[in-house]
Amino acid sequence: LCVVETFPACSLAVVAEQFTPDTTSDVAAGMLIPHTTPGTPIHVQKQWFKETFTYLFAISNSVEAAEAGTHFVSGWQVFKSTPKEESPFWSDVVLGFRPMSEAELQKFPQHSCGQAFTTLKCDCPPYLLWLEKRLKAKGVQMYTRKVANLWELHSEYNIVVNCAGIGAHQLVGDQKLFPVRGQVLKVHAPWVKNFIRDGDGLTYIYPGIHSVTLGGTREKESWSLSPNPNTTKDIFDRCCALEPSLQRAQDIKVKVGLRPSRACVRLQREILSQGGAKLLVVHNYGHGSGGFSMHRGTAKEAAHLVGECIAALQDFSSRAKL
Ligand SMILES: Cc1cc2nc3c(=O)[nH]c(=O)nc-3n(C[C@H](O)[C@H](O)[C@H](O)COP(=O)(O)OP(=O)(O)OC[C@H]3O[C@@H](n4cnc5c(N)ncnc54)[C@H](O)[C@@H]3O)c2cc1C
Ligand SMILES: O=C(O)CCC(=O)C(=O)O
Repeated sequence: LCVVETFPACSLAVVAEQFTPDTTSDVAAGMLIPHTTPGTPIHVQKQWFKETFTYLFAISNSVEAAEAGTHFVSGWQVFKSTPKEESPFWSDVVLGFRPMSEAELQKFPQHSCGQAFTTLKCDCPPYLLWLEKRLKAKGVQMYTRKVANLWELHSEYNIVVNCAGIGAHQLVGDQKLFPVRGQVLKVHAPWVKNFIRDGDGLTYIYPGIHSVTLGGTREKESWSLSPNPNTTKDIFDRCCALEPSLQRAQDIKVKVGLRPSRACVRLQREILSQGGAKLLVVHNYGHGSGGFSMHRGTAKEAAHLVGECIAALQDFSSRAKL
């Protein structure tokens, strides 16, 4: 969407093996709470988050908000012991970040300190459907197809933007990309209005428009997409310890997704060559736990790289004419 908005004269198609509701992004809680990755400078991670926050703020503050599934959500991040950093890098991007008061902490007898703030959240299938609708309105074609090799696309397209998530492990053989399996529960508990995140981010309660997401797990290098019933019980118990009213939650659905994890997002231009032919590629995958938190910022950077590819194509064709 960002590419087509930046270069409206381009003809664009989306080719994907799965669309919503069957992607990793559909499993996500969709909270805007960044994770720090070691391979990208903090000021860049902050810029990506800020751009994403600004973008979703505007949608959440517009008539589109309900259909887009985006909304403001306030709550608490609580800690059993004082965290290393007093304030995370994103504390001045979210709204009203402040230490929790002693009175607020009474809700969490097992925790000694915490932070209160307001952030944004995407309800994932509705947000993805809304993005699809905007793409279609711009004339973008959607094709359901598994791509085994990027060269398959060479005869039809000048530039390929690789947003394959964990699929990039196989598609481009990226050994630095690994899954971090996440199991979550989506439950009906409309009385839960505030988010609660246990400081290490393993246990969380994220209320959305249609359901509350209860998490979770972070299982490095596990490729299994099958829900584990013991894990379901463990997640439920951990969340009930934070929010006892969840004992009465209904309609519990279990979801599993593989976070496409890497030391840094691969946001890079590459020119593939084969027998004299060239294929221009922009990679934009490896968002790990931050696909929603960073998506607009990284998309803007990817669109900028597409602009460089367009300039390179013009350069190749003018040289070919000499
Ligand atoms: C349990 C869980 C909770 C999460 N919660 C949050 C959260 O609250 N906030 C947050 O910011 N992030 C969260 N995340 C992380 C977030 O879900 C990911 O970072 C994000 O979904 C990655 O998006 P993506 O578009 O790169 O990948 P995907 O959503 O997996 O999309 C990749 C697309 O590429 C297609 N594809 C892949 N390979 C091929 C191929 N060979 N040929 C054709 N198509 C292909 C797929 O079919 C799919 O359409 C969570 C993740 C999990 C698992
Ligand atoms: O970590 C969080 O609190 C948000 C959820 C998330 O990003 C995840 O489970 O990967």
